[in-house]
Amino acid sequence: MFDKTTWIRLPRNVLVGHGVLDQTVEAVSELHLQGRPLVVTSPTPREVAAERVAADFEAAGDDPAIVEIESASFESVQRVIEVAREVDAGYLVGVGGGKAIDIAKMASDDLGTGFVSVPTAASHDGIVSGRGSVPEGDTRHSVAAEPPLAVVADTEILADAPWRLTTAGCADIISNYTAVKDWRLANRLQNVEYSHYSAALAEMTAEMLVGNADSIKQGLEESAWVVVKALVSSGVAMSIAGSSRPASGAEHLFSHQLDRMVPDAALHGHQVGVGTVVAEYLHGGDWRGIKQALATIGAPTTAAELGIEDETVVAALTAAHEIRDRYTILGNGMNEDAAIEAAETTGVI
Ligand SMILES: NC(=O)C1=CN([C@@H]2O[C@H](COP(=O)(O)OP(=O)(O)OC[C@H]3O[C@@H](n4cnc5c(N)ncnc54)[C@H](OP(=O)(O)O)[C@@H]3O)[C@@H](O)[C@H]2O)C=CC1
Ligand SMILES: O=C(CO)COP(=O)(O)O
Ligand SMILES: [Zn+2]
Repeated sequence: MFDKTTWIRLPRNVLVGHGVLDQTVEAVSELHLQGRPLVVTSPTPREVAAERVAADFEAAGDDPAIVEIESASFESVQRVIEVAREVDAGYLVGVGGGKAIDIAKMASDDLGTGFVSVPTAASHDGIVSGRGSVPEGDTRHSVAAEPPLAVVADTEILADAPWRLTTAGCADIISNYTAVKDWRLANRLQNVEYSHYSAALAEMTAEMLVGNADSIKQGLEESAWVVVKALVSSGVAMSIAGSSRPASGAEHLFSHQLDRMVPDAALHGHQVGVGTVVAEYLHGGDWRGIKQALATIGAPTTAAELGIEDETVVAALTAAHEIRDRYTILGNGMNEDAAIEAAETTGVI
């Protein structure tokens, strides 16, 4: 008997463009949500966008509440849950970078309410995905969570955000190349479930970004548009897969290991980009092309540019396979000599 089931959860409304922040209330009203909105934000995004969003809800008679978090932690998730209960929130609106959005995502998952994602930085594909990532103990990788009901990505705001956040988003997309190679390898060697549709979408997204690398430039709103659309596609690929496989392979294991060893040393996407250069080399692929694309965009390609010691990068490469049960080109791990050889050959150290 055929007994396969696929349940793909996707956002219903995705708005990307100049000034769409002003359409947040309209995008939400189409979702027929009940109750008060609770806007979840962090200090800078509050000034940049969240106060405006709250004022628009107020003007529409929706009686919004607002909560500001400082750190990406389970304490923050807990605080948002408590505030949501106190104010009897019907749904959450995450306004900010990955931190505010992930806290809103994880809290709404626990509360059983929906949430809306309003990114102020195009820094990684978590801003649209059904994956939540909040550090807990030694765990750094994402876990399944409900995706946003709607995404409102205002390119005017995203283009104005620090450029390094956008280059991190670009590198997170470019990492789909090696993530998909690892996924295919795991499918062949370990019979890991694989989706051709999801893999094709993730690869195409990376290819389009690399193909447009020359035109992705600081200060150009169109660049923010290209990057955020790619982040949406990457999020959709993960939703189709029902896992982060199409967007996370060995390069992400390396980045998560760096997060364990030197927390907050560099942005997620930047670490992942450097990991992609090494992983592509291990796959025997065009690592020079990937390195060139990252450099063209202005993303780091070396340990020094990440601001991380060479020895730490080598140690992270040798321990990355221990991050989670995910088969990749790292297999049962690299030894130190192999890690040094790969990092030196690719010019990462
Ligand atoms: N769900 C997933 O799949 C993934 C989730 N993550 C998570 O996302 C988080 C990292 O996301 P990231 O976006 O890099 O980090 P943050 O949300 O911390 O944002 C980075 C910095 O940019 C500031 N900022 C945000 N928007 C603007 C803006 N428009 N103008 C000026 N400054 C701005 C923030 O200010 P302020 O400090 O005031 O907030 C912060 O200082 C981590 O918690 C990580 O675990 C990472 C990868 C994947
Ligand atoms: O960052 C992600 C995809 O870009 C999520 O991947 P992880 O599941 O490895 O955290
Ligand atoms: Zn990522």
